Amino acid sequence: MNILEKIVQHKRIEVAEAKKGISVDELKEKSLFNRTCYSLRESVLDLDRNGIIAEFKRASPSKGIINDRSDVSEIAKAYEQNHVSAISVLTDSEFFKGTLDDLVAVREAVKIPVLRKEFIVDPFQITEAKAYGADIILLIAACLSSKEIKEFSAYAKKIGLNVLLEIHNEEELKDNKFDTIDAIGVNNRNLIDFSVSIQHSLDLASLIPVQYIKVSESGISDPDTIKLLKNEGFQAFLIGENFMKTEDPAQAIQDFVKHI
Ligand SMILES: O=P(O)(O)OC[C@@H](O)[C@@H](O)c1c[nH]c2ccccc12
Repeated sequence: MNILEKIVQHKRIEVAEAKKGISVDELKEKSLFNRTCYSLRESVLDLDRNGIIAEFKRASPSKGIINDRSDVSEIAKAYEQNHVSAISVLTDSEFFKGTLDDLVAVREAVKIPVLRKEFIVDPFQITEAKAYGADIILLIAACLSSKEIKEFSAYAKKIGLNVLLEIHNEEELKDNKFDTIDAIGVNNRNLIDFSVSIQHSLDLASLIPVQYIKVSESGISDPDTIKLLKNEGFQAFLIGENFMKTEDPAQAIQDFVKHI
């Protein structure tokens, strides 16, 4: 079994457990569920913002612990002060050491779109995302059928969330061009062997229809890469490790944005 299959298998068990603890109706009664979400598109197109989707990431299956010292609210505020377009929060605990509490903390700390970075395999997690403060959900094409992507994205839109679809290749793009998707992200990291290449983004850029916000994800560590990706039409850039692995992520984002 590859790592992605392991994560998804574990996720299905976790979701079954979570469902025993709370019902969809109870999730919908939570105060954060009843809220108008910030628009990812508006934030990315806002000229006062820089297109970065900055991620709070404690650990990953490829790197192990990245940062277990930083305070989630402080980092979120530092990201916002440095004009990022959105903040991504890992909520997977088993492989990334994140929690839904992290998501709530970020929601309470900032007034920009927040992405629940999660392996979504069940609509329950979409209701949960809204109930715990997210504005955006991630759907990973490698984990879902085209039918699921269509249905899950329609449900997310229905409850007012923005949808980011993550793809790795042309096939996944071709099969999933739904109008319930707001943004398409090309993951430069292969989720099976963890190899990273910006070339994935460069190769797929021109194939992504203009109706979608174009996002390049993972392995971005050099401001010059942002310039290159912008030239190819990318509007948003998902960056985690480059900030989180430093002694002072708040300082790291400040230094980075000076050069883009
Ligand atoms: O830390 P990086 O290399 O800057 O990458 C951030 C983000 O793109 C990455 O965490 C990610 C992209 N897609 C995912 C799906 C699940 C978990 C994590 C991810």
